[in-house]
Amino acid sequence: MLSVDIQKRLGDFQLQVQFETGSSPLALLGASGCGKSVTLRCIAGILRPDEGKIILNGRTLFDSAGHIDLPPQRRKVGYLFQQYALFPNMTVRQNIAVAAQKGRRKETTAELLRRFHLEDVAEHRPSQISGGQQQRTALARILSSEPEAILLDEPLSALDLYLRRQLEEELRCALTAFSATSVWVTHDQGEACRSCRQVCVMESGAAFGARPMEEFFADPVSVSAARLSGCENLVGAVPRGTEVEIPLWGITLRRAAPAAPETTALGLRMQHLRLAREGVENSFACSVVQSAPEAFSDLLTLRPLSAAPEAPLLHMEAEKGRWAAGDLLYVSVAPEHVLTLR
Ligand SMILES: Nc1ncnc2c1ncn2[C@@H]1O[C@H](COP(=O)(O)OP(=O)(O)OP(=O)(O)O)[C@@H](O)[C@H]1O
Repeated sequence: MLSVDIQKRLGDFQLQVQFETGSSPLALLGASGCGKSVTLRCIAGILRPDEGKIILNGRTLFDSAGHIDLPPQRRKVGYLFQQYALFPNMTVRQNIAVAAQKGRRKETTAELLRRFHLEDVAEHRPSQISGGQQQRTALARILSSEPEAILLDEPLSALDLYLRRQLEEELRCALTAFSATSVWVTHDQGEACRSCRQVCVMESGAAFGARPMEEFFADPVSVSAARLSGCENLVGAVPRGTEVEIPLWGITLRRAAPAAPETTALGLRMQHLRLAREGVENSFACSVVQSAPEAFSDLLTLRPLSAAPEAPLLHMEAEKGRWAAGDLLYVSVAPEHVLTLR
């Protein structure tokens, strides 16, 4: 169990982070520059928070009031950087062995080389192995130090899409086998969703608590969290009981439950929009502004017919080649998929 409650000021940037996480991976999700790496560096002991506490499995790693600040090497926290940070002049075996406990070094290294399928490249240097092998070596090196928590800082960001998917799966398996605390920093909601059951959303230096991943997608709560969750269509809205009025689009949509009085915006996910017939519940007419070809579908940009000139346009995916600019169509959304946000 990792419990973090810290504050840190860096120039104009103010960090205030609070979350707890147990044995399933936690995604720390936030836009670029929101403070994800600073948070990990504070947990790892590379940066010192101004105030607060960090507790791992009952051990206090940092406590400003109690003047406790364990050095990184005593925290039992493994930190996987974006660029793996392997020692270039050491072999794969040496890179892993260097972090292992004295006395068990040989056995631990042999076991990790086997587990991560690195035996064939054990005597190679990092420059002589693939990106995937480098990642596995970095992870094996972290595990060789027998950490109680692993922090992953956008571990896949430097890779192309194919390798990324492959390594993401490997990393997921390794973390499942690790079955202790891990925090996975990303700004990719897909990566977060596939690999973690809990998510802590970070916005402009602030993060308050973790939520189950399904809950986050079903009800992102704020506009910025909805954006991070991949919601493509966001527009100002006014709550009216179980309906929401969208003045900029000149329409009203029904919701499955009453909208919170603090609602200021509405979110519609592309995958929840359907082509509909006139008169169907929650349907509205749109004109096609643009149809942009994707590999296996078209991305339609739509303008609701009663929209104000400054209104945001709507995006949805459609069958390839079916629609062109100027066409008129009806779009509908089920009441349970009308997201209200503040
Ligand atoms: N050592 C430092 N001194 C001053 N400001 C810093 C320092 N390190 C980070 N910052 C600032 O803190 C903010 C958060 O940076 P951080 O690297 O944590 O963002 P991030 O969410 O990890 O972004 P990205 O996804 O782009 O990696 C940024 O505004 C950054 O400029």
